Amino acid sequence: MEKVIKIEGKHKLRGTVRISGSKNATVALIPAAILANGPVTICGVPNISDVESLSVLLQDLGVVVDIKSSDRIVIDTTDMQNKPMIHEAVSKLRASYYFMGALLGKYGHAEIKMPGGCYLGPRPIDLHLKGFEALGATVTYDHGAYILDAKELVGTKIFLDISSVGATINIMMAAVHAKGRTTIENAAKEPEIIDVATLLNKMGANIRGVGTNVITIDGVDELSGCFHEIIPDRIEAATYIVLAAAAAEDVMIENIIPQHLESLLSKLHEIGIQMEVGVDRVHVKGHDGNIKATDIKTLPYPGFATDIQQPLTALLTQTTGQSIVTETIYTERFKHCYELNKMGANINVMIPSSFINGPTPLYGAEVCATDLRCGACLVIAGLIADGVTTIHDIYHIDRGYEDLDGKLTALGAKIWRETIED
Ligand SMILES: CC(=O)N[C@H]1[C@@H](OP(=O)(O)OP(=O)(O)OC[C@H]2O[C@@H](n3ccc(=O)[nH]c3=O)[C@H](O)[C@@H]2O)O[C@H](CO)[C@@H](O)[C@@H]1O
Ligand SMILES: C=C(OP(=O)(O)O)C(=O)O
Repeated sequence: MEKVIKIEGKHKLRGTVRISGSKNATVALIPAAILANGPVTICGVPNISDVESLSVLLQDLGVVVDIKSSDRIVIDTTDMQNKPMIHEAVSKLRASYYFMGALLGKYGHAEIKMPGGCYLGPRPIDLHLKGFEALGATVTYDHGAYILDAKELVGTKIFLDISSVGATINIMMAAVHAKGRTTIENAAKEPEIIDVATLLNKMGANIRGVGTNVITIDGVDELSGCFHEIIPDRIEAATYIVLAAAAAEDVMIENIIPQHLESLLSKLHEIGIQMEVGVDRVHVKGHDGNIKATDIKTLPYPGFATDIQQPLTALLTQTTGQSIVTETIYTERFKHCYELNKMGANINVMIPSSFINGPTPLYGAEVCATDLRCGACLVIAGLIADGVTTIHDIYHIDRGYEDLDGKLTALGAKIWRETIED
């Protein structure tokens, strides 16, 4: 038996949608919280399956996760034990790798099997491991698990060959208790990194320079509990903005930080989407039927986010002319294009680019959410397609979109889940 999402397309969307807390921040903030010796309250936690998997992992370590309300949790490490992390939940998400930095930083020892997450082509973690080694840890790989050990972590200068989000956060967490100063050069600048450093600093860490490409961490002895509110999810926001541009007459997207979305908003203006950008909201007013193709190149923040190119591709099937999307982060991240072609799109993929020829009418078809943002792309395509679209492998979508069906239904979409025979 399999659960699928079904969407009947061509219903015009209207209304207001509220964006949840950022998945990519949350999945780092939760492991970061175990570095504290007192209770950490995190507010704005999205109800997504990645958070459920992390809660399972925390409980496996003896950490108490107290759910105070729908979006507020308290993480208490009083009875925590540093056990090997071999639970099957580790491979359900990418971010389980943050327990490497957090456990190494807290105990000088971590044992954890390979993380999972979306397959976007190879996703090595060599830069994380090199960073831990530079701080004085030994890294061994045995029976499918990484074992990290350090008698003492000592601050040092670490240059990242690639400005990796995960490596920047993981090294930051490992270094919070290291002796002396750690400097991360060519650090990633994504807003989620700033959010994690903000939490760690509230806990008592001494991290400066986040948001630039040089981060310094001066080691401290003790971290304590605190309260933290997660930033809004810029990728969920981007998904609803693109979706509104493609399928709406009038939609307000609330609880966003527009500055996190500048590369997308400027592209949408270029395409011909009518929008008004407020302090914490974007009002999308649709388009006059005359939207133009554009070219996109994904880049580290503040460049165009790789996570947004997939949802945007659904809209680009409706623009006039050829759009070229070039991936510089995950050069194989194009599986959504083959699924869109099953719905009537005309896209050629020549890695590292997709060539989208539009406009093409889309029609309902059986498609597969091969990864999280491919799923988001297919939802948008389903909303503008003629007929009913059936999306398989929706567990990917549930990793990162809180109450997708509820939010879309409130906007007037016809979307529902069905259990079908395998
Ligand atoms: C949980 C989370 O936050 N996930 C995001 C995070 O993933 P993640 O943190 O895994 O992505 P990275 O920023 O690390 O990856 C960027 C690039 O660096 C390469 N690389 C990375 C680490 C490493 O040790 N060696 C190496 O070669 C990757 O293969 C990729 O080509 O950033 C990606 C890029 O913005 C997003 O698509 C993901 O949604
Ligand atoms: C690729 C993504 O997530 P993860 O890194 O968790 O697989 C994503 O959020 O688009």
